[in-house]
Amino acid sequence: MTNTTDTDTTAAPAPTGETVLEARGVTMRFGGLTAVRSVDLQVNAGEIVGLIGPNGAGKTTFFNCLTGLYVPTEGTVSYKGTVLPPKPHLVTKAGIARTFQNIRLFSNMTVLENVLVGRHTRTKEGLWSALLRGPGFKRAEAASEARAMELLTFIGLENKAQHLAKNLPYGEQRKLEIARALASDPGLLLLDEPTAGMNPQETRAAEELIFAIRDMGIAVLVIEHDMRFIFNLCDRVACLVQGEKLIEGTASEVQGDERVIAAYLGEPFEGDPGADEVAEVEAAEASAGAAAAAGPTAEPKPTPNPTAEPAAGAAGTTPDTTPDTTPDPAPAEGSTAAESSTTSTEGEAK
Ligand SMILES: Nc1ncnc2c1ncn2[C@@H]1O[C@H](COP(=O)(O)OP(=O)(O)OP(=O)(O)O)[C@@H](O)[C@H]1O
Repeated sequence: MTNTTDTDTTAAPAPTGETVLEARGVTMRFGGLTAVRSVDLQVNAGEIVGLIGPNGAGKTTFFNCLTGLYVPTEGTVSYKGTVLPPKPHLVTKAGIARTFQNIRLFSNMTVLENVLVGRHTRTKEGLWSALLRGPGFKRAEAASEARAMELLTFIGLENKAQHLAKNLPYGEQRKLEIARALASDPGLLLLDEPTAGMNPQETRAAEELIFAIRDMGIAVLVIEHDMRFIFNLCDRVACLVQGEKLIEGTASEVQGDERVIAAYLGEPFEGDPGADEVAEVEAAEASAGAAAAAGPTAEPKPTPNPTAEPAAGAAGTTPDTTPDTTPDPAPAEGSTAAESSTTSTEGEAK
């Protein structure tokens, strides 16, 4: 981690306690699926708020509603008291910046150029000014570049300003995404799984960086699966389950809540709509287990068929009759370094 705390980043801190983000009754339906159901969430100036929940809980969909990538089916999103139109560029202009779950850098542009892209909502010069390259444009360009270098110093990449983004190690690409988001001078930063794919050292550095961002007056809303990271970092944590906000509270309140533990461990809790089905499956598993314990003949194991036809495309090869007991490697959370260098910079919302 570099000098994240001693650089003046010029963002004007909002008065502490001021409501920066207010989401009210945000609902997002995709056909018959309600991905987010009537979620209220508030983020105040000076806060780091965490959004947790199992896979498919609706966290990213909620972020997409906040940032105008999705038009919520119901509900409103306000920034500092003003309801936002669901248009990404207007949301950014208002003061909300975000990063994505999968890295979306312009991989063939330099580190500095990537940050400059993030400045475009804060520059007034138009197309003609850019084409004519008059003194006004040159002044604005120099100011943007100075600001971008300031941000690169803040995240510790000032010495790599001229490197191609794709050549950065994974952890630095993630930091660069954050610098690009900061380039729009936001009052609220939304981070979608910022530590996905990071090693423990990179995760610690990311934690420090987020504290430093908060200290310079930017509120943060962060989605993360790494519970230790979330509970260390956040002033408040909200947990989504099946699109609904299950609980919101301090780290210790949420950490100890049996419904949150149940949601993560897949255990039913009182009032859980799926509890009956889970109980039935457990009973069926228990009786199958008892039958298996009764003896090896209780339930014949399927034997591989050595005369099985080879699969299409495998003509001439000997059919593999050994059952494959090797588990598939667990999919990495988020993109890997290798993926990230080829990740598209635009496209799907997730
Ligand atoms: N564009 C879409 N069209 C249809 N269904 C969608 C779309 N985007 C998300 N969903 C569905 O909405 C639900 C919530 O997905 P979402 O990605 O928001 O969950 P998540 O909590 O961010 O999950 P993860 O932790 O795995 O990223 C899922 O069932 C998902 O399949």
